[in-house]
Amino acid sequence: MSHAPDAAETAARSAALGRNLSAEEARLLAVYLDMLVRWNRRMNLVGPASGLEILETLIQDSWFLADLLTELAPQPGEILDLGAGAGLPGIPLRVFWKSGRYFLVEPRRKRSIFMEQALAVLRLPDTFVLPVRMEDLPPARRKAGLVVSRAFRPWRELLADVREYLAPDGRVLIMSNAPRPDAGFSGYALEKTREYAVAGKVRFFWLFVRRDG
Ligand SMILES: C[S@@+](CC[C@H](N)C(=O)[O-])C[C@H]1O[C@@H](n2cnc3c(N)ncnc32)[C@H](O)[C@@H]1O
Repeated sequence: MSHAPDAAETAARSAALGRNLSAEEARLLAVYLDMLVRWNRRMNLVGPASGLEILETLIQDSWFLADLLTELAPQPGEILDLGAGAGLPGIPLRVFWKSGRYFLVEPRRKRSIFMEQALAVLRLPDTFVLPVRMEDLPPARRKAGLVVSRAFRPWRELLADVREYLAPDGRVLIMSNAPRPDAGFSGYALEKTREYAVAGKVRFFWLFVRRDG
């Protein structure tokens, strides 16, 4: 059933999942879930149809990611979220982590329009949609302090493809089901890994930092 929870239900369900939301976080997530569920009936944005299912399977990644990114020093200036689709992980991430200038990169017009509408309502700080393929990003957007993505490209391919979009010490965040990367990430150092659990399944973040020479 394609029901979307209101703010109170979003807060209660999140608390049951182990996350105590502020009233503003609950309000923003509920608005996003409501838009996602309504637009998802007419176009293919995300797999799960109900708001609670989306919260449990997709949004949780973003709050765990926010905790990791909050710890980074220095904080990245510009962030590219490649192949953002309906705004995952970026839109819920920005509810929790507001640092830097965040660019949601998505060439499919219906998806970028959805994100623009969502941002117009949510008013998240310094968060923008770029409705282009990453290969068409202008030079000014190719100095990211951090690249994030979800379900976009296999990680090795991603690391190779995004190198030219990074500032000299830029980082790349990978979301994985494996604890650690094995070899095969030349041009980067592994800065940290982090384990977390969603819906009973263990998942991992890998954070790479670009290294020259
Ligand atoms: C599998 S979806 C993942 C969407 C979202 N990150 C999520 O987790 O729900 C991959 C997205 O990448 C976008 N995409 C494909 N090629 C791209 C490119 N060259 N540059 C940027 N985005 C691209 C697609 O349009 C699609 O929305």
